[in-house]
Amino acid sequence: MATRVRPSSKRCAVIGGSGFLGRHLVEKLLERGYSVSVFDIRQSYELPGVTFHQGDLCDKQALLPALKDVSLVFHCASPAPASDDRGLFERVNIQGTRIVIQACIEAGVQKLVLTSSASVVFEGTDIKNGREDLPYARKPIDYYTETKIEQEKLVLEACNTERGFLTTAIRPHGIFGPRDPQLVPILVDTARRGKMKFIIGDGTNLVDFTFVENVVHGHILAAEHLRQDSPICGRPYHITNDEPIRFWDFMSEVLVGLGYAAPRYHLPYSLVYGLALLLWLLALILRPLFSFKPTFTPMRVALAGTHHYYSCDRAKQDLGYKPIVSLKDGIARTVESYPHLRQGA
Ligand SMILES: NC(=O)C1=CN([C@@H]2O[C@H](COP(=O)(O)OP(=O)(O)OC[C@H]3O[C@@H](n4cnc5c(N)ncnc54)[C@H](O)[C@@H]3O)[C@@H](O)[C@H]2O)C=CC1
Ligand SMILES: CC(C)CCC[C@@H](C)[C@H]1CC[C@H]2C3=C(CC[C@]12C)[C@@]1(C)CCC(=O)C[C@@H]1CC3
Repeated sequence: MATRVRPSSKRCAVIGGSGFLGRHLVEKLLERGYSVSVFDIRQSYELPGVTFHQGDLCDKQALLPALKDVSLVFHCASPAPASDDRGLFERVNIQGTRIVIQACIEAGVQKLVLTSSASVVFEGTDIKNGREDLPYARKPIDYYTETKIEQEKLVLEACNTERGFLTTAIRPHGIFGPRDPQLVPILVDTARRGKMKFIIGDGTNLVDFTFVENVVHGHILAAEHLRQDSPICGRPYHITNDEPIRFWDFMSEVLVGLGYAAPRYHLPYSLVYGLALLLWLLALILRPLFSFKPTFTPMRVALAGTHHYYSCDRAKQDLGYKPIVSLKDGIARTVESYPHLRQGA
């Protein structure tokens, strides 16, 4: 009689493993003795111990070989939030996640850890020490957030302890660190174009920025604590640095660290938000004629001018989570890692 080989608990797959967070996660998993299968639409590096599978996660047949003999899957693929392509977000984050779940079940995967986002509850108004029981945003600000909400619901609802398919979701916020293609590069580009002179609002709003290694740590703890009898099954977890900082102090520290001037002049929040909305509408109307991408999108302005920081008490209690890199060290390591983005480089 043929016996089904139980996948090794040290063999896992990272969907989106070529990306910023995905690659940091892969590196840590290797360090911890896992063998890793990466599935991504692009291959951005090579590493011993990693098998690459290139393909679109919406294609189940392409995905299945990457999940063979794998017991644990991390799903951290998504289109970049800066994209304004509703169809792409719906296809990848919603339909694609349905396919990821089906493929996991078909391949006999036991645990699925989704990278969600703390933004699933953000509607552009203040969130202070937000806990996981806040309702999902009723009016999400952008397509990214709208589809991250649906994605998280799909993964958490798929959790089935009786069938032995266990799922959880990590909600990080404002990930930063070496190789991030988003936060520091966009900030520096904006500064180089002379647009980082202004503080939106009074500049006192507190925000979470989370060093990438803390986010990785939260993912691995979640995976290793995910068992049939644990409270983690089917629940989301905030993972932050647990050190809320003024949004504009964080931006200034990074800018000054890289040799640029810190923003100084204040602009009223509602004025900038209104302008950003107008620009977004204009870009939408003019899209058939020509395309332009405003730097100050409504989402970015909302993030820059409101409080949004989250409690990670649930992760501390259920996962034993504690940040392993402080904000100060994280910022120093990040600044050091971008010599090519320094003023004058
Ligand atoms: N960067 C941040 O501040 C935050 C990110 N997140 C979430 O973390 C996850 C990782 O984000 P990052 O590493 O920052 O982004 P990233 O853009 O560096 O990585 C995403 C990866 O997904 C891959 N991908 C996209 N579409 C795909 C498809 N159809 N099939 C296969 N692979 C595909 C990309 O090629 C890329 O390698 C995402 O789910 C994002 O929503 C959540 C909170 C904050
Ligand atoms: C132009 C300036 C006002 C802002 C420059 C920095 C921004 C690019 C970043 C500041 C906060 C960041 C952030 C995200 C992307 C990059 C920023 C807007 C996310 C939207 C990424 C995806 C998420 O899930 C939530 C993040 C919140 C913070």
